[in-house]
Amino acid sequence: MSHVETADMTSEAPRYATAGDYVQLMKPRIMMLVVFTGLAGLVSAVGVTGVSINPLMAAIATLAIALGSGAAGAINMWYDADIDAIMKRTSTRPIPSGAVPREEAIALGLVMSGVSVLLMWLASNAVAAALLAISIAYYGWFYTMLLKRRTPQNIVIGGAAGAFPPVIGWAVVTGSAPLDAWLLFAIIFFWTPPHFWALSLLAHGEYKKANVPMLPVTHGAGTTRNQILVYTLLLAPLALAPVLTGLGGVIYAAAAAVLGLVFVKLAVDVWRSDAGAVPVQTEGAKAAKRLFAFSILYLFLLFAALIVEHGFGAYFVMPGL
Ligand code: HEM
Ligand SMILES: CC(C)=CCC/C(C)=C/CC/C(C)=C/COP(=O)(O)OP(=O)(O)O
Repeated sequence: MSHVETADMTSEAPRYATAGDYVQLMKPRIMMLVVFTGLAGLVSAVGVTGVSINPLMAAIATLAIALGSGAAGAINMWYDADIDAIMKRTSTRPIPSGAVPREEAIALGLVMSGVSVLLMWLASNAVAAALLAISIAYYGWFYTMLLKRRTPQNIVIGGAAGAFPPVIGWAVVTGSAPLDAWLLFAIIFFWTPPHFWALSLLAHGEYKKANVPMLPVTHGAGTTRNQILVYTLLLAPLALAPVLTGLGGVIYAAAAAVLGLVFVKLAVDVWRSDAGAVPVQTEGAKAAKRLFAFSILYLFLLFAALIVEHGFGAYFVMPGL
């Protein structure tokens, strides 16, 4: 019998679902950053190549990325309902709280996956649609079903799922994925471990309870702090690579340099601290929280710099003009 059919995954009695429950099912806050990085890829492609794109098509393609991200989130919630019910942070999610039946979540996830890929194909091209389908499968199936419960490298390998959006955005414009697009992919790929492991240092007790082999559970807090620092030290210079290819100009270069220095400083603070070693509020726990919060701001501002630089809107062709 599969994992899916065994456990009772609701921690509370069923209750009526609200619209908010369906929104939560799609992991909306993560969706926002996914869409933003996708949009940055799209705008950068327009700026770098000079290829113009119909704004309506750009809007539909962006909507398709949002739908795809939401679909993958719903599939993840469907599969992970058993462990989400065990962990405090996730126990109030729509499935463990009894608001949304699991069958409904998977049905919604699958239908939305299909709609998003089709929409992407119609609005742009087969390459962008294929990349979107790959990223949904990568997060919904490869990370969630194969990696998450098996290996402490789950989020390193699985993190690639969240790195696809700028490549998708780029492909929407050009129908291809050149080096510049993969540089943006690499930035998110190296950003994911410090982003997640900072939080996992605070939540390792929960992951242990749910039997999820996150790095602090399997290798301890010290190794996790070391790994956070290693990935951050790789990320900071890597984020400057777009300046060498011409993708990033002065604004981007300044943003990448300053944000990189702050990220490294906060990662060093965590590295030198006792974060994760002591299960109570300590200076180390505060440092890990600061790093986690900054990681989100980092990615947002870095990609915002690209959008600003490539003059959001300046190259768009208005329909009929
Ligand atoms: C394997 C990769 C990733 C893992 C394991 C991961 C894990 C997490 C976790 C556990 C949280 C905390 C949520 C909470 O406090 O309830 C979080 C928050 C967040 N993550 Fe990630 N994340 C990953 C990749 C990404 C990516 C690719 C993005 C977007 C580009 C992203 C954006 C965010 C945002 C915006 C938040 C804050 C909003 C929130 O708390 O829901 N994450 N992430
Ligand atoms: C364009 C497109 C389809 C993008 C989808 C990619 C996507 C949403 C990636 C995010 C990865 C992510 C948030 C993992 C969370 O881990 P988790 O699920 O283990 O976290 P949890 O413990 O909060 O459930």
